[in-house]
Amino acid sequence: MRVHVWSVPMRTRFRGITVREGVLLETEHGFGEWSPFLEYPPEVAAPWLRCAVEAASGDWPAPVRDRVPVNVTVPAVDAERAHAITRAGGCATAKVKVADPGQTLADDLARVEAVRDALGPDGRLRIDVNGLWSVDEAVAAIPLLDRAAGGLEYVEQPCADVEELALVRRRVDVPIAADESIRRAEDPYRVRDLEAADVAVLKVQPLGGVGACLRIAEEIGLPVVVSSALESSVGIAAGVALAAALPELEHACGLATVQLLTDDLAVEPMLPVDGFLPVRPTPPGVVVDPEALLRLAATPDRVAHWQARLTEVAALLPDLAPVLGQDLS
Ligand SMILES: O=C(O)CCC(=O)c1ccccc1C(=O)O
Ligand SMILES: [Mg+2]
Repeated sequence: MRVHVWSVPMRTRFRGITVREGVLLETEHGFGEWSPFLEYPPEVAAPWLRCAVEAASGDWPAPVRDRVPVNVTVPAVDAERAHAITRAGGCATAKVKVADPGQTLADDLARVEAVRDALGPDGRLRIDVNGLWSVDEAVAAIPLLDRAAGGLEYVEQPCADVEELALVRRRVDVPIAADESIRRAEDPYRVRDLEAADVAVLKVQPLGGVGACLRIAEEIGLPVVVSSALESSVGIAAGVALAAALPELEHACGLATVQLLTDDLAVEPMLPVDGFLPVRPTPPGVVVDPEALLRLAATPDRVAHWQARLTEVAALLPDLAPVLGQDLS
């Protein structure tokens, strides 16, 4: 097992992040990305490590499709930039961030209108609130945004709690997707039991990997959207592997986020072509560029930080010791 620590500046601040950092694990079978957000404690970062080890071990289910439809992700930028990002994305589906602190509903309405204009009438438009509304705010804002959008495909995580999602879902006509409400292994079943969502957003790192997500998808009984956690192409490939293995895929996935980074680790970055990401055969899957590993190598203090973090989190997952080994440097 080899460990490479990397650091890539973001093009646009996203989720308050300006630099994305992480680790590539390398085995004789391939690479896996471990990039839990910096503030996550060890218990939260542990399933992310399972996902990386699964990828580096080449343990992915067989694909049933050779390409995956994706949405362009539109950050909470002004209407003019949102229009340009949507056009440049070349996707039939757009996901627009709304409810950004410091902006108004009028800003969101203008952005959503501009994105519809750029998509054309046949495109699908979804919004992501990242849990920032109260139930009453959601119930008031969703019909207005639905009208400005010329119809919304769904609203992702309008409120923070799963109970609130269930309440909003009963008071609006637009479908609801659960994202942050599905982060730990037990969460999907709560969403299902409360009938809190129409769509489940699954992210492979927080949920412990492709195999774990495939089982959740089977059991939850909802259409699934596979989404990224702002990974490099190596991590995105794990999301694509899940999306490629799902028996049904009704909605575009949120995996077109490599363009939010200024650089990438792969020889051929996982960028959409005509709104689709290709499913790369495994092995070799995504080919890591040795020059990129050098170019994006983290500074010694960040390498030390990630090595210490990896050692701490690996200690929580003793069953992975045969793969991770003793020397995590
Ligand atoms: O779904 C997408 O289009 C991109 C992924 C994305 O939005 C995201 C990426 C990192 C952290 C949170 C989120 C989110 O969906 O809120
Ligand atoms: Mg989301």
